[in-house]
Amino acid sequence: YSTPPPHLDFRAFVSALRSDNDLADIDAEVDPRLEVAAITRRAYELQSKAPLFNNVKGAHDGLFRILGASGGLSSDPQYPYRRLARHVGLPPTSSLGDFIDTMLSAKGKEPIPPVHVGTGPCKEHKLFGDNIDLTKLPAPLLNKADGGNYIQTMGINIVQHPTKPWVNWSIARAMVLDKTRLVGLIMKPQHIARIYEQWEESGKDMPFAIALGAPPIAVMVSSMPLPEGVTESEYVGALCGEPLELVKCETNDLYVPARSEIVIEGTLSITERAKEGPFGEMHGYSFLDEESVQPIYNVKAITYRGGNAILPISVPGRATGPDETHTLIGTLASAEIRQLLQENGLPVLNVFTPYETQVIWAAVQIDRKKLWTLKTNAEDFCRRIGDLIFRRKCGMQIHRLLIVGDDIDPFNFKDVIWSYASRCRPGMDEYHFEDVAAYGLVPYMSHGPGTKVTGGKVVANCLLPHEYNQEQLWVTCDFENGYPEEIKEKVLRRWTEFGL
Ligand SMILES: CC1=C(C(=O)O)[C@@H]2CC(C)(C)c3c(C)c(C)cc4c3N2[C@@]12C(=O)NC(=O)N=C2N4C[C@H](O)[C@H](O)[C@H](O)COP(=O)(O)O
Ligand SMILES: [K+]
Ligand SMILES: [Mn+2]
Repeated sequence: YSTPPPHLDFRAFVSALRSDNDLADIDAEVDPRLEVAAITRRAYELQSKAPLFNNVKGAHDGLFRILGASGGLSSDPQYPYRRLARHVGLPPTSSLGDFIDTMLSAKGKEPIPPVHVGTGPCKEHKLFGDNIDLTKLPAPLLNKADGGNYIQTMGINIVQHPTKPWVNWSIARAMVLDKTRLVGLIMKPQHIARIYEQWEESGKDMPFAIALGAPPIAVMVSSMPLPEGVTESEYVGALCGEPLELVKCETNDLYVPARSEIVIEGTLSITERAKEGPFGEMHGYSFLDEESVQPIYNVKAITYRGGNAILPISVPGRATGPDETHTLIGTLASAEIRQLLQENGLPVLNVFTPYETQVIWAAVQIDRKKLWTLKTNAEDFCRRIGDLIFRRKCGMQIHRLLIVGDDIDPFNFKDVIWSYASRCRPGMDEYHFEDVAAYGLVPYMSHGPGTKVTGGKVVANCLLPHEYNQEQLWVTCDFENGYPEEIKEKVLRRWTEFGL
């Protein structure tokens, strides 16, 4: 059969990274205990090639190779977002704006439900019963403070609402607990937690599947905070303009992408819980006192692709070189926030969560000419935006919003911080929200001075009062804006002649 494009087949995605010269094949034996993760973490921080560990110590029977940094920035400074572009079939020259536009391009389109096929690559090998021993798999230890080996950091957690036709795909971490059990974070208000609550009420354990090495575009949509009730696989279909091919699980009625590398299936207990973590999380901290007690995943089957299946991993941490918890979670939340604001008629051009803020802040870029027509002021405008975003799930991970003008590029942190530093007057230009749901993982919430699950959010107005109703009263003093075109052309023409 013809090989699908990289955004629909993880192995084709790996080959594409290799042909992009953005993959390092590591055939020497590497230890899944910390060594694999340390290499991956440094690969993020140096924006090097994605490491593919073809010889993982302890791997056997085709389980497994490990790919790190699948969503990191690419090693070619000319194409920093090429690895993200490959996830969604965009050209290597794509910008983050192009990526966000693409992820929103199916909004308003008819969903395209997946099709069910009889079999697929993920069915080439099957393990049941005593053949399942998770402690014998080379599941990686990702950080020296982690409380377990996190086998699930880049797979899709698939769960179905017990009564409604809603199948949710998301990413939620899980670590090996023992031979046949995992334990993982099930955090409100995430959809996996909402659906889990329904199963608790029904009195039955929740069937689950974790599809690792799933089609890259499906991983992107799984990391996107689509509205409640939306079946992610149908949004993927609408994005692709064609249905995704799924196969049925062996031990429950869930369906998984046929081309997945590894599928772990079973039931999430509504009674058994265990200690989970500590875990190096998306803000760059691993708190040693993390008392996370979470539901237990009882594994009933593992199926996997031949030819040495590949386990993708994410090693969250400081975004000095962003990892998937920044490039996916931040960028995709930005997309949904932009959608929400534009749907509510606000003059918003783009939204982005700067990596330098560990995707805790989001810059909201305003079309100032359109702003004038609203005949509004900073207080009303900022409160309206805060009320929309801070009271919706897509805004849950954001604690500071920066309202910036269209002279500011939200994807350029130097622009964003210049306008925040110079136009947002402390004590008058920040509008606080203490009655909204907080993001509990943010260190100043989980280990801060105040409340833990509410508040700590703010909208910073980075527009001067006159920008709300007239042209800016200043010339920006930089090369781009401070000089007439003919001077700039003359300077550029003579630049090398001057030996500058
Ligand atoms: C917060 C999360 C993580 C953490 O920081 O530890 C952990 C790290 C890993 C696994 C690497 C990770 C990666 C690599 C990516 C890309 C996303 C996440 C995670 N993990 C967490 C998790 O364990 N629990 C959680 O509730 N949400 C997580 N998200 C974010 C969600 O996937 C996202 O919010 C989706 O939108 C949710 O889907 P819906 O509910 O909207 O359908
Ligand atoms: K999702
Ligand atoms: Mn969802």
